[in-house]
Amino acid sequence: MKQVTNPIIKTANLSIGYSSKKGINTIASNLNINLESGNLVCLLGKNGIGKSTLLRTITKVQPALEGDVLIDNAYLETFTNHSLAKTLSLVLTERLPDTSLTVYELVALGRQPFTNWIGYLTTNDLEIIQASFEKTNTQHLMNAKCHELSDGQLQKVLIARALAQDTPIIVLDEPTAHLDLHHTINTFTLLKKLAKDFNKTIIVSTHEINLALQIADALWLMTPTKFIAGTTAELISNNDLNLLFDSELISFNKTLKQFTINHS
Ligand SMILES: Nc1ncnc2c1ncn2[C@@H]1O[C@H](COP(=O)(O)OP(=O)(O)OP(=O)(O)O)[C@@H](O)[C@H]1O
Repeated sequence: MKQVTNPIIKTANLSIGYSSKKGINTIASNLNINLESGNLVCLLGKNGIGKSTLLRTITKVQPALEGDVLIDNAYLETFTNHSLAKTLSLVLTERLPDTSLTVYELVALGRQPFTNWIGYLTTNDLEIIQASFEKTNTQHLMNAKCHELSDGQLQKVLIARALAQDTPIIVLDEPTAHLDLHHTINTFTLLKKLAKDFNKTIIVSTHEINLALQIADALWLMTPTKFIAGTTAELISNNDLNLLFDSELISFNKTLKQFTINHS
């Protein structure tokens, strides 16, 4: 991976995991990440390897066990909730609690870090909200109630809310988990466009490996033994992708640049 001189996200000797009365459960340690802004990063790894734990740690949803996270050269712990909300937005896949909010109201909530205490929306706020609907192609859903949306529609609307929040960094945890192939590709294409055209730094965890290999500017691979960051070409040439699964069922095919089933 080429040298990153001014990373927007940096981790130094970061350990992630859980600490409870029973003890400390370290999920991954010694993570030294340097991420350049304007990149679409896909975070890959098998079920339970620690992708969500990493995303939650670098977004201050849960504390690090050890080490540091820096965003734009500032230590994560120095961010208030308010300043963090202006810096990064988080898109999670969980269904929303039952709410009678309309889609418009939900997306408008993305402006909360910028509005005054009564939530007054300025003309600028309204324009950003409108643009967020347009970029995600969700204008037709504006007046629907959130609980009426399909999983795929909700996912797009949550991305619209993140856009309304207008942060330089957007972090998404498995945003296409419930989407069909068309909507999955549509979502990744949108994320790629946001990174490229608007210089957003986008980190997305996904099990859509073959798609990630084609579209990501950088890949973060979580394997049982190590964390590897690089471009698709670098990871292919270093034979890193076969570390993802210790399975006899599938392997990475260098010619096709895809994982394929091993036929016996
Ligand atoms: N709140 C928690 N307390 C303790 N351990 C947890 C907690 N949440 C997750 N874990 C454990 O941390 C490990 C990593 O989980 P995590 O959800 O980060 O994996 P993941 O890579 O996102 O998995 P998946 O692809 O299945 O979503 C798992 O062993 C899981 O059991």
